[in-house]
Amino acid sequence: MENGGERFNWGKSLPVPSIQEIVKSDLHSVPERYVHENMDRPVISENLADSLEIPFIDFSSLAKGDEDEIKKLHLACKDWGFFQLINHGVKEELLEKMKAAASAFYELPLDEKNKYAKSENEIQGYGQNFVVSENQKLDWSDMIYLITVPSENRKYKFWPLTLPGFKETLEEYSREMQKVAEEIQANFSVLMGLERDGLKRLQGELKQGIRMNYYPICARPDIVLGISPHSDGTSFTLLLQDDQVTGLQIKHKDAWIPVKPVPNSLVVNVGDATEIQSNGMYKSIEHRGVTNEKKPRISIATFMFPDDEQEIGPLETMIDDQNHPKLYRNIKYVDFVREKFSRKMQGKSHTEFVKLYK
Ligand SMILES: O=C(O)CCC(=O)C(=O)O
Ligand SMILES: [Fe+2]
Repeated sequence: MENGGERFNWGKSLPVPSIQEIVKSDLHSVPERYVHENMDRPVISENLADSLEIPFIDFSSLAKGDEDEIKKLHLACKDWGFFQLINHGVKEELLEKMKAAASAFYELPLDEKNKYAKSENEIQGYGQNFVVSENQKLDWSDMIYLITVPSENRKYKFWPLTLPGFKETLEEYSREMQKVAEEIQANFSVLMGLERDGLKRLQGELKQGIRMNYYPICARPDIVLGISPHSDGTSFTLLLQDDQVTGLQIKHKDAWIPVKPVPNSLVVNVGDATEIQSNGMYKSIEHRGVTNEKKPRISIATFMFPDDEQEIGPLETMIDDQNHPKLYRNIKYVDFVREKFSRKMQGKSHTEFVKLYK
């Protein structure tokens, strides 16, 4: 393989201070680097925002092959790009343990967390990604990102192994997410005109990375962003969020819609790779995170993606020259991800270069 033969050599990001520490030392400070320009501030459009909810999809029905549920999944991916996955079979106890493990990590003193700090040339570890210039506005969050599947590519130096139970919990959670993801991948295959194992045969086992986000409280939630608008460069993402605090918003018909937490559910969103493979039938939807003055928030995103060496492009089954011409060019997945990591997060701008028509 190119670039030193190392997998997940996806890019770099400049070091930034921990916003959790900044807030700890001064609850009221909002440093200039975090204050977004007027047009980017998180004003919520009043009209739709409070009345709409993303669709619910019942995983157990999907797993039984229920045709109505598969149709619902199709509509959810087409019209929303986001859904709440319920009855996924992952035990509540494990979800709670995973959230507690992430929370325990962030409770460690900074010196301890810094033992797992990412270097500038890495995307794994504790810190931030997508920071490409000293002038860029920063997001009001800290994160730790770990590649979890395939297990031989794990870099344990970034895992807080001294934290009791962390490794076991993350490993169990990773296995459970992989099972859920396989079923979703099988359903996506069918919806894109393949056999249930079509995508798996085409691109092998899905790979997985887990990102634990920490959003401290903020004295001015109206002028900062927890995470800037972006779409995920994944096949799809499974998000576990805090039951108590709403922070995620998605762009739906030009309005920002808050995704209210549903206990024990996973928020699933279509990523860029699925948008490309489905030739635009499903869209990776822009989303962002907002902060609040009262409670910190933790979210755990499980990213599912193809292998670095996999070529992704619109599936043959999704192209027909008359009605559905090919909208995206084929690209090796690693080249797509490197483009994403070379930019700041800015909506879907990182996907422009694969579009055949602009
Ligand atoms: O915290 C959230 O709700 C969203 C996180 C997210 O979009 C991401 O990590 O890609
Ligand atoms: Fe995201």
